[in-house]
Amino acid sequence: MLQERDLHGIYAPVITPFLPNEELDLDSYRKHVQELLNHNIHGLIVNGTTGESPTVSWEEVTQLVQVTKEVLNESGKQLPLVVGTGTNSTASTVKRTELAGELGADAVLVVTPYYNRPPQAGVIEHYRRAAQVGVPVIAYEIPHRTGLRLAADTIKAVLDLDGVIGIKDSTGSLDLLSELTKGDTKPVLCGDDILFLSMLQHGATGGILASSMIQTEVFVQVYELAKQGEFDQAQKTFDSLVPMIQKLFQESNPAPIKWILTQQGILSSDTLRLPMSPISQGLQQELKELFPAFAR
Ligand SMILES: O=C(O)C1=N[C@H](C(=O)O)C[C@H](O)C1
Repeated sequence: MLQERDLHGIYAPVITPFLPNEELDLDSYRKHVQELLNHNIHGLIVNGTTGESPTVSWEEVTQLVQVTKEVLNESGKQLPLVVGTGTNSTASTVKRTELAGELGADAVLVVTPYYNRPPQAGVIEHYRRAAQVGVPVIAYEIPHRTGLRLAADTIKAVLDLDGVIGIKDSTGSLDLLSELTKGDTKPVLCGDDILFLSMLQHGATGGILASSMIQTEVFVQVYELAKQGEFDQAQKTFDSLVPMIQKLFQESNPAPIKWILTQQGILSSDTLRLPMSPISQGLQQELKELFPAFAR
């Protein structure tokens, strides 16, 4: 199980590859995970936002976790494996967290309940019930997707719960992190790629970054440099990633990443399940200019 003191580094919220008929493509998935391990990623998140959790069934999550574990075993690497189990129903979040524990997840990622806009006290109770399952919980605050912004005091109360080991901060600013780091806080992971280095400078212990699945080794370098306090070099290295990060979020994540991984031959297809759909011709052209190797 993942412990608070080990919650650091770069976690890849892995892609869920689909065949053109929208069935799960486990061969591509295997290659994708192997590639991330080859480039020294620090941890893996299955069934995150980038893994298209809204359109992936629990049976499919189970298959993805099993293949991830096989690839990890084959590689001989022992990386934390985190599974996204949060929904906007406490009962189903608890059930999925139990199932993730049975599958061998080291921790679960539980998003703030979306769409139903519960009161802050209800959100704290939601996290309490999830944490009581006994699998370490990473809270996930992403107001622009959930439609609900948690107050800093609510987040502190969630982080105070036994069994909650940290938080993924996708609030899009440094405000929450600055508030949390005024005192002792459990680990905060950056969930907003463009803020990665700034958040490391302000006390984040790592990131869950969709863009780290392209140029993984450069993200790892930024993290290592920042950890050693070499911020000037970290900034220069991070600056080289900024144009790519901007393009990856120009259209809905993970469509641009799926397109790139397909160009790289890692995925067999850039298929997404509706209502998500592949990137525009315009963005394809821009990405070809950014990555000349893809231009054909
Ligand atoms: O899947 C994730 O976890 C991430 N989701 C964010 C989003 O798509 O909003 C972005 C972040 O890079 C990781």
